[in-house]
Amino acid sequence: MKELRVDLKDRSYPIYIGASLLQQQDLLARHVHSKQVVIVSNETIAPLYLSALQRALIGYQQETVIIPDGEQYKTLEYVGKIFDHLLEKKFSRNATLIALGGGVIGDMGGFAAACYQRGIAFIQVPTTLLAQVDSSVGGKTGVNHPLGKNMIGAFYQPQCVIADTGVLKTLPDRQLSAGIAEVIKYGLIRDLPFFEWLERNMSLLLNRDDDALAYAIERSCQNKAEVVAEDEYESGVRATLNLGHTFGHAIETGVGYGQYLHGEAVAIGTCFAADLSHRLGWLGEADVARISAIFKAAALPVIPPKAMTVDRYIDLMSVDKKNVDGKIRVILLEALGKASLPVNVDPTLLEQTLENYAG
Ligand SMILES: NC(=O)c1ccc[n+]([C@@H]2O[C@H](COP(=O)([O-])OP(=O)(O)OC[C@H]3O[C@@H](n4cnc5c(N)ncnc54)[C@H](O)[C@@H]3O)[C@@H](O)[C@H]2O)c1
Ligand SMILES: O=C(O)C(=O)C[C@@H](O)[C@H](O)[C@H](O)COP(=O)(O)O
Ligand SMILES: [Zn+2]
Repeated sequence: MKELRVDLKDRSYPIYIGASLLQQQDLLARHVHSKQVVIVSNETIAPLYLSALQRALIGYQQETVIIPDGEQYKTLEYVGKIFDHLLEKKFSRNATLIALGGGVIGDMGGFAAACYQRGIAFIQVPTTLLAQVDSSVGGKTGVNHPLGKNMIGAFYQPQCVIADTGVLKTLPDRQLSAGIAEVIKYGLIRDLPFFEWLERNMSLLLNRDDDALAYAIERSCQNKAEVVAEDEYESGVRATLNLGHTFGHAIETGVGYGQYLHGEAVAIGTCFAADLSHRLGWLGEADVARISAIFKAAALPVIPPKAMTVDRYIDLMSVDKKNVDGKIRVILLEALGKASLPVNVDPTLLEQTLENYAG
């Protein structure tokens, strides 16, 4: 097992990465400081992994809340069902919430933990590649709103992250690729050697080579942990983790949550950002081609949905959380391996990029 650390002084926490961690009672016992434990999961993951987690929690007063499966259920209404259950069972403020699932469950569970009685402890047990390399680390929690992605939420750090790589064996290929989109992001924004490693080893990742997957997960988590430690509340460099997301979130919201997987929307959004970076003279044509090529190699889409018009992009990008005074700001690439901080985009260039891609 590999142990990394998110260094937030007295709120620092470990990221455990390895196989068969779900069954390790001692790991959980280190971080569950209550008799009451509620496990939040969904209808797909619970039949696969809930019993293993429950066996590791023998002796605790255990409750479970099972959410329907899908991005479209990442809503206040379904977080409310977690509150309903906790109150019906009279769970105290010292209870522990365990999020067993992908990013949807992790974001919802973390947000529920942030709000219930003004905050209870929670543990991330990420079960998708995307959640293991990104969403379980860093404390962004929340839900979607019909008018915008992740528009309701809180920064709320977990007690620990338990990334059991064994659970990835049941992850569908499309979901594996979606997680690779966020892995590629780290290479593009701050770790060029990692990007080049990914270019050389993509087939190993897609074939789920254990060593390649473990390395990609560890290096991704290390990248994210460093950024979060430097800028937990996204006043600066943490915004670079949002590369491709201004466009990507607009797509997810615009076509309907769940139509595109988050990682797929991020892949498309990153190609938008690359095009805009080229228009600014920051990226060369060869750089833009390399970015598109690696996403294609990861079996990710690079062509946006035809349904999205330029006006629709602008409308949806105008509520993005990086914006200031209503002005759209996006993360671009100054070079491969070096992201900019949020850039106030020249509306003409933005429209050119959108027209170049939009349906
Ligand atoms: N908080 C953050 O920092 C952060 C970072 C990135 C993404 N996100 C959010 O994460 C969400 C996307 O997360 P995701 O890509 O994990 O999607 P997801 O949570 O929807 O899970 C993907 C699918 O895989 C299934 N699944 C999960 N684990 C499985 C397993 N081990 N075996 C078989 N099936 C499994 C799920 O039931 C679901 O159908 C988005 O809402 C995005 O906004 C948050
Ligand atoms: O942790 C971050 O910061 C990120 O931006 C990680 C992203 O991959 C993730 O999708 C995040 O939820 C997007 O942040 P948001 O603030 O735009 O919702
Ligand atoms: Zn993301």
